[in-house]
Amino acid sequence: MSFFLVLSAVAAAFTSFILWRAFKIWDGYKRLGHLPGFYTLCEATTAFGALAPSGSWNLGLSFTWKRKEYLYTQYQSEVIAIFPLLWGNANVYHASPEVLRQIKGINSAFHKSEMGQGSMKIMGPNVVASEGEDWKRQRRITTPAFNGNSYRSVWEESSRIFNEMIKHEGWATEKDALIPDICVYSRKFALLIIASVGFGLPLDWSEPRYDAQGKMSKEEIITQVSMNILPRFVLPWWVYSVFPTKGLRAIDTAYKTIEVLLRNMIDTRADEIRKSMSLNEDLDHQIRDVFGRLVAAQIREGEKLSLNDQEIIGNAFILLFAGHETTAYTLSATLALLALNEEEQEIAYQHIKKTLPDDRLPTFDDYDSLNVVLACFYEGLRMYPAAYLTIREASEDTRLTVPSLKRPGETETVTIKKGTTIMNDFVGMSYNERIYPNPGKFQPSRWYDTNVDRLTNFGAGPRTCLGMKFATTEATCFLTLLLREWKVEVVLEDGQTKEEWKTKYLTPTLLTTLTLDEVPLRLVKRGL
Ligand code: HEM
Repeated sequence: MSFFLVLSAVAAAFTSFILWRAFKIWDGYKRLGHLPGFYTLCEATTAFGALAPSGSWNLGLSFTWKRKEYLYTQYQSEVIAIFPLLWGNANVYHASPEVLRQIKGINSAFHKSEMGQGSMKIMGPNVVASEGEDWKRQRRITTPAFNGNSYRSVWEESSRIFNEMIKHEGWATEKDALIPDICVYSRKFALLIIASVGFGLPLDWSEPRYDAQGKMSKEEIITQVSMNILPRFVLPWWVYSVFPTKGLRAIDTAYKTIEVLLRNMIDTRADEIRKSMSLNEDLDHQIRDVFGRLVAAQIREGEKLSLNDQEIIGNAFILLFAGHETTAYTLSATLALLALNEEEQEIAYQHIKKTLPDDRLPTFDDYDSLNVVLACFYEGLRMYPAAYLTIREASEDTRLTVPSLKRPGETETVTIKKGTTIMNDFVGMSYNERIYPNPGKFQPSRWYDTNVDRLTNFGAGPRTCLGMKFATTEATCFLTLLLREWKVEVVLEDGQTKEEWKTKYLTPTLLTTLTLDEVPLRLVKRGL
């Protein structure tokens, strides 16, 4: 009897699932059947689709990278639809900067989709994940923290931390240095900058990741937090006690510790700011870090107009995350591409020598003149778009004007129904041959005219990346200091070609951001 009951329950559940999926497929086809595209089993950005191993049955998050040469051209369309049979909704993917600008423009009928934002909110509401009036308030408060003075601090800190790195790693006295994985250094560099300029928390390059008692350093806590956003978001709280593996314990400890750390920082900074206010000191001059400015705004304007504690924590988390991984992986990719393309590296080196004659040290005032170095970073970002996907949802039926691939020079109109999710595929845009002829070629000269309006990898419209100049300042400083002293080379194994090296080390994994796993490089001192 009980067996019969169980069997009936399983049959009922199975039938409901089939009916539910049949409805989803019908609904997807009704909304998007007019677009070219394909069927698959799971939608890539669902938790299941993202975390399950990829293969013929599951696209996996990295599919836009793996299919970048043909995902859109095979359909002769820059807008396609993907219809999942077993899991997830039918969505639109596009590879067109023109479409991106329509979607992200002022008064656009697209808003950030809940689906893309969940993992960004794990520590509290923030400017990246909020919408409408909430977003306007958070953007108004965070924007002034990104100004000329903070970029000057970014440059000065980048220069200081770069020198600390060279000294601590013992490279200053070496003719050449073998670096097993440049990402380890670029991540640490970017993290120390954001900790210092973003939080007024100067961390020491030489501090070990764990102390003698096995306690994590602040750097390790931040690294664990930002590298484990997806598992933290997806795994239920009880997993950490039921399966206390070393990895899961590290994630749990890091998240709990950072929350306490940030709360203590809010209290300490609030006390300092109140004291300064009572002494009538000039706060704007005194507080130079982003975090301090958020706390000061709360005290001056009150929580209603400003941010509450949880929002300060949410924004602090997002700055730590957005402010370091993206820049770090782009820097690693740029260095690897410069190592692979020696002529381009030589052009950048000659440009640095010309801009900084007599081996003068660069300062922030040289930033605009170092446009060739910046162009290398932009091209690295184009080829390895750290923010590889952003997700929007249509609030109403909307018509998009799409450049036609079938009839070059003409446009087509595509209707997107209310409630449809659209994926802004930055890999697709970066490798769009119509925009970037020969897209697989590293060609920094595409950006010499510094017409950054063409560069969509920092987003578009009112929600363009708030940290763009922050990132380009630290990157330009780092690259200038490195390339003027060192030639960067790839480390080839016996018989390995550069192309094989590229395939082995420069094939990224697409998770919360586009990441590189291990990039071995050699630095060879110039002028010896
Ligand atoms: C190479 C480095 C970076 C890349 C490629 C990048 C890319 C992006 C992109 C594409 C967006 C738009 C997201 C969307 O429309 O949904 C964005 C937003 C944002 N980024 Fe960045 N970013 C970088 C560095 C930084 C840094 C260094 C910071 C802070 C220090 C930062 C802070 C932010 C913030 C706060 C937003 C949200 C803006 C808003 O919604 O109003 N980013 N970023």
